[in-house]
Amino acid sequence: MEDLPDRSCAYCGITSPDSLVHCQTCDKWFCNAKTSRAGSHIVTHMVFSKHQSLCLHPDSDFGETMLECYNCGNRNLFVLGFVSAKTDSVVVILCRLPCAASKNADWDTENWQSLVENRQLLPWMAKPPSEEEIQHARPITAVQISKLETKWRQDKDATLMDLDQEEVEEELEPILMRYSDAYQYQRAFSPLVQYEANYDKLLKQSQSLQIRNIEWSLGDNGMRLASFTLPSYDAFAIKLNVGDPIELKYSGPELGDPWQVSGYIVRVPGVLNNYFTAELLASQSDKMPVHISSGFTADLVWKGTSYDRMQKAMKHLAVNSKTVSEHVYSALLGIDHQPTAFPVSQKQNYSVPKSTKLNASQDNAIKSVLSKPFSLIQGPPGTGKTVTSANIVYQLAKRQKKPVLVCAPSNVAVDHLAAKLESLGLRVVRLFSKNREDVESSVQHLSLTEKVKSTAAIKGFYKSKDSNGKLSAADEKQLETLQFKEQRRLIVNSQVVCCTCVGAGDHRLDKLKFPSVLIDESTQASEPECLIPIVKGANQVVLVGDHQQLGPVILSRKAGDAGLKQSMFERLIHLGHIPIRLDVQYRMHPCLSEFSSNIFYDGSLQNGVSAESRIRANNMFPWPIREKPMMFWGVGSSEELGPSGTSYLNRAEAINCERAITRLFAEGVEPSQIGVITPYVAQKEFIVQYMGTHGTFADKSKYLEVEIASVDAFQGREKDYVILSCVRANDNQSIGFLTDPRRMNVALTRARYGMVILGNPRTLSKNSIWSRLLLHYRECGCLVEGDLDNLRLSNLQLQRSVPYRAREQGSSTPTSAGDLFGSQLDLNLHGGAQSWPKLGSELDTPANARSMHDDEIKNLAEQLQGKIRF
Ligand SMILES: Nc1ncnc2c1ncn2[C@@H]1O[C@H](COP(=O)(O)OP(=O)(O)OP(=O)(O)O)[C@@H](O)[C@H]1O
Repeated sequence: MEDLPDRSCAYCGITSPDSLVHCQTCDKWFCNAKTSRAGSHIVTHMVFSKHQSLCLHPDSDFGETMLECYNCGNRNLFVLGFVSAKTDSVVVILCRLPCAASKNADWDTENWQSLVENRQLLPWMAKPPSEEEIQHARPITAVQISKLETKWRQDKDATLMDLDQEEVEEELEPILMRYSDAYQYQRAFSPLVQYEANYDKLLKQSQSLQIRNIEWSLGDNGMRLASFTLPSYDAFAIKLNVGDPIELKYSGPELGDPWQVSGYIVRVPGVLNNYFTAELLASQSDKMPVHISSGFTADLVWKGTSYDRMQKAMKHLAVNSKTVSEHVYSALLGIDHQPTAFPVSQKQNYSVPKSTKLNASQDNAIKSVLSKPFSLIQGPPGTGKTVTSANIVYQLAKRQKKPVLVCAPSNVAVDHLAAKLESLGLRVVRLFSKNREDVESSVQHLSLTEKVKSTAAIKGFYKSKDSNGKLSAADEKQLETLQFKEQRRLIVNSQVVCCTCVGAGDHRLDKLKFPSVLIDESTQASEPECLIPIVKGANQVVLVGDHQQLGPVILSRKAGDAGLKQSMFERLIHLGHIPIRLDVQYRMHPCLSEFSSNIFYDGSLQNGVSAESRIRANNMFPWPIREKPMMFWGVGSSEELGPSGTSYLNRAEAINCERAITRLFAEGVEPSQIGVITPYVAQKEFIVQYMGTHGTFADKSKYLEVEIASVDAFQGREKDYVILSCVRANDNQSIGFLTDPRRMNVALTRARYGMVILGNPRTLSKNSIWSRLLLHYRECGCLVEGDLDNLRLSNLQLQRSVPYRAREQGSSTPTSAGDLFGSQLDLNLHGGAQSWPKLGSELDTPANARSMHDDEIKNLAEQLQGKIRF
């Protein structure tokens, strides 16, 4: 079965020269057969392996030809397209940016067309094999392909035969809503956590990322730092966070032997730079290839700590139900129990002196929380969740001797809350994980490690370490004991301990009890993650969040669908818990909050800011209605695949984005006040490149300072002006990530002063909630099209679709990593064909794919033969 000629598709064995192309990176051949909706074999391979350059078969119509940009030589298949000559009947291959984006006297660059269409190479480049050829080809499933690609990373000669055919697909039981005891709870969640851990491991270990432009330096602590960009890193397919371990490798010609070193990420790309920085586990004296700056790869290293801690928390609750109070236990599991009430004073206002004066809903929330063992607070965007949480913690801390445990799933949220708590005058300790200790943080001074270092008992040891280089073995031991003692003392004497949910499982908190726990942004944590701080002795739990905004990020669709994507907050709401809702928003111009309020919050969201206070004095931006700083700027463009082959971009939207930003700059708006939200990483990159090359504002550096990020990255944040580039524009009405109403809710509620939505109304209107949005903008007189200086109302026919009902749909839409930045391969290696690599959250159907008949292809190939300039 494996006895195939060298030049045959490494997946299916097809040998026809017209259909085969050669991957220049791995020296394998692939055909252009599209047997699944994920893409043709060659495109699937390029996407999976992140390989980029291709050569046509020597016996094909065009002969052995490297696909590259005629102008600059760029060989990334996903940025290549062709344009025709203006006068002659020849075509040329050019890259999308910069070569095809500049006007050219000879070439019709305005009609550039990508070489990949519908995730298949254009048929005149490599012919799709005939039905008959496909039938006779070696059968290979999507799961086998994904396993084979993973195997090739370790063994480039692996074949289908090497895959374990016996492996049985694991079934996952969906979670329950109620549990009779914590054992049953553990039995439901534990396999899901395990599955997610395995999936994450496989995903990380299958990634070897090409590094570009490595820069070497030394950190303040004498450790080697390497800063680099990862051009093939699909930024949001796999999360690479601060603290994550990596292996840096080099096996190029400039060193005799392959070289590698371990390290961990200490900085990730920010608004102004594209660099990752890794601290390497090598000191100044170690020999490093600092004279080499290219040819390195970074392997991601999987870390199972967070999963281990979730498992441990579930086990802890199962074997020791008394670790939490009876009320908390019953509330968690959905067991009926007598409600209990803690005594609270009837005082009217809980505002802390000299801090924000609380509104009635915030004040009621605090009163209610203090009297109950288990509370949920739902805070729609900008309603003061953080302010309210801080005030709750303040009241709890004043009432009890033991510190309050304050957690959130993300470090950013924990830092934010820790700073707020400190500003209220509380004694706060911030517990960072070991890998984050060296990472810059706004609350570094609250760090447990920093505080311990500055205690009188410890200081001397560090001084001596600094002057002598190291401590004696006996001193090291003594320091360790003293550090432990000081840590305990500081924690016990604090009023608040702040850490991430996973951080609450840190050994430094072992054996300590925290009767009160508040979890901010709890709707972004998975249920087992939330459990970690709760099992540390809780008798009073407060979950703060909003289940109408984005939920936890679960990598495996299968584990997510079995229930892991549902937060504890959401399950408890399904069980009948009524959340206390904060109902006054202080962020948006009232016209910007209206749609979200009506669709997601039963129209209950009130405005704590007036329209006047959200209109800038010299408001000259061409809003269709002057008093309403919002518009849906319809663009009848189409989407394209981005450079990684896994993400989309939309050139026309990028152009309009630049125009809107330039206009805001001209009005004196600063870059830091503007945010561009786009679900696709390819669009982000394209906008950055486009503004850099084509931006018309005199000071081009300003464009670089505008933050462009995914919806997910903007959750919990705000900007004065937001431009949302929807990107998806196709005839199939696939809108990918945009189908998630919660993601839409987040995207629409970030702007304070003005919002511009760039999208294709025709594509978007086929989705019920987007259709509602379009109708809303039309009813407000803000659905427009045309030039920014000459906008006109769009008269596109919009369908009145089935009304969207937030409570029915909002919580059930998938929120997997596959939706993040909408660009990802959902590499569900155990998931069967439906979860095969896909773009966004929807797949194009074959019925919609444009197909060409064989003779048409032949004609076209013949016509083009000899007329293409490679
Ligand atoms: N009672 C209040 N009076 C006046 N301003 C308030 C009040 N409560 C909150 N704010 C202001 O509203 C803004 C949003 O508050 P906060 O960041 O706590 O909201 P949030 O609910 O956490 O937002 P998000 O949904 O984005 O997470 C802040 O500028 C805050 O100072």
